[in-house]
Amino acid sequence: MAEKQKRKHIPVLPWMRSPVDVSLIEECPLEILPMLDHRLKVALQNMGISSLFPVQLAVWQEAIGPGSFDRDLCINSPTGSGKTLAYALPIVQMLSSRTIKCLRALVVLPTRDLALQVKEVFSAIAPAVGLSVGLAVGQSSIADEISELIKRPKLEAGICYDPEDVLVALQSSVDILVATPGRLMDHINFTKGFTLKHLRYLHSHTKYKAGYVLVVSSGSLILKWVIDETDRLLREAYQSWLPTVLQLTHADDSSIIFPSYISNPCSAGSLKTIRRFGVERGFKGKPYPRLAKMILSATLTQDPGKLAQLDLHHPLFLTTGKRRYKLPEKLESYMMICESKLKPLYLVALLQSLGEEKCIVFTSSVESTHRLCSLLNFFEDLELKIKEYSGLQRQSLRSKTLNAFRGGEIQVLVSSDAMTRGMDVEGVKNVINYDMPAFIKTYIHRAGRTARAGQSGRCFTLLRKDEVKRFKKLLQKADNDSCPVHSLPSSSIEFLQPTYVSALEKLKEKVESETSRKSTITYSSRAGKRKDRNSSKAKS
Ligand SMILES: Nc1ncnc2c1ncn2[C@@H]1O[C@H](COP(=O)(O)OP(=O)(O)OP(=O)(O)O)[C@@H](O)[C@H]1O
Repeated sequence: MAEKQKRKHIPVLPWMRSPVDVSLIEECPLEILPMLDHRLKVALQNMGISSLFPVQLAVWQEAIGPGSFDRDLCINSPTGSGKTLAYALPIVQMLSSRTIKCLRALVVLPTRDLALQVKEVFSAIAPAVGLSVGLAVGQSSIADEISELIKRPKLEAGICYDPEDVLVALQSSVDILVATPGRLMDHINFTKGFTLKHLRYLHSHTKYKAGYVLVVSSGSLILKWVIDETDRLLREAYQSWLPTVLQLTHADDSSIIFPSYISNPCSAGSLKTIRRFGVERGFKGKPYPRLAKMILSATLTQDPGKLAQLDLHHPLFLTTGKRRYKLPEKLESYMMICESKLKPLYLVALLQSLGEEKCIVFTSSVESTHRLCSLLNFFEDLELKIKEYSGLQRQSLRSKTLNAFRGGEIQVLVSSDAMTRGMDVEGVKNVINYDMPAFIKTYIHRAGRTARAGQSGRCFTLLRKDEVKRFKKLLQKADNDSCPVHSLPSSSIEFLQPTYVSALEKLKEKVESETSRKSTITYSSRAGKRKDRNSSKAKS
């Protein structure tokens, strides 16, 4: 049986069977990090960073160091281990030698809040080497976004310009773009002057071979694409943005035509060097310069079919430790066993015992997130600021809630799964699984909102008796399966009973009023449509 389990964990793909083990790598002080641009060192120090985490050093060695991005990188590294800077720093250093401003790095993330988070990391380091970072997430109007991303030539009054010439003169205002898939596709399809095509040309100017980064994620674009949160972005097809972008950045001999403004012959020379390298290293049949890819996740897929979509080039696998799934070093996991109908009481008692520590409570759906959050707010004894964060809400409300949680004005966030992948909020001490996660990947991403960057944290899972066996089996898939029972004094539960009864009453009223409001809205919108149809019939 154990043998069978073991065999099941051996990856199918041969290149995944002999990985670089990141757990054998030590943190590296910035002072001794080879080839680090001094300006970036200062920027990192201003962020409070004095050394690179192991995964960051491992990627640096492959991208900037002796590895020189000869191979695409697939990186499996625990939540909170610093994957964002692991791809952002090498990308920024590589682009720092650029001479012409042009879009050369594209980072795609599944949600706006994640995109804002990643943009902040790039914005903390990129300006130090003269690079600008843009954002395309739908936070502002498309017109405002376009004016941020595209530089228009200054036209003089009274002169008649050929529209074709004006179009050719449009240039990117940003070197690195952080985007969500929907807005990215809008710009690809409709924004004049927005192009991914120039990426490869411009990269031929840099002294590094691998010029393009596509960061997907949760990810970067160039002759390198960094793909973080890969499994999520691959699963959610997102308007087929990935094949579109891959196609637009695919180098092929016939497409390598230098724009007229590149008159320096050495640019072509460096491109040739890149191609020769490829041939020398035996990567025949691959177009050069190639799109180098970085793929990062805490639960990297090993599915050959999914990885095939990325068309990886001679990939190198970097992982942490021997097991496929690794939880953060300082995470403590606990089970809380209770009857189904008493779950809310256990949750309230637990929250009370945790005081004002920042907590995220996960539920299994957007509906139960809404109900649970309302119920908690009806417990008058619970003197905590509690808000919901879910896909049911408008984006602007979600971002407002997240900022308040970051700022400490909210102590408890009740959340559904989808919204929290990759989210980095300082000071989250506890994660509570109100509903048992169905998969180990879900447990890892939920629990990973705490115990980040080497800090300690706790994850509590509320379980019915009949769920315990299944939960223990699920945890065995991760390296740290120790999960003691956390108990609360029964008096603290009994004490809450009367408040619970009145909170349930209030919840019932709220649900009823929300349901009737919804049906009124649906009815009036249907009635409105019927009226429109009738009046247009009457007119005709
Ligand atoms: N070298 C470093 N020194 C100190 N703090 C760091 C360093 N690198 C990253 N951090 C901090 O660690 C935290 C986690 O980083 P990040 O969000 O990149 O993790 P992650 O591995 O992408 O996590 P997840 O898988 O959950 O997305 C962030 O708050 C970041 O500022």
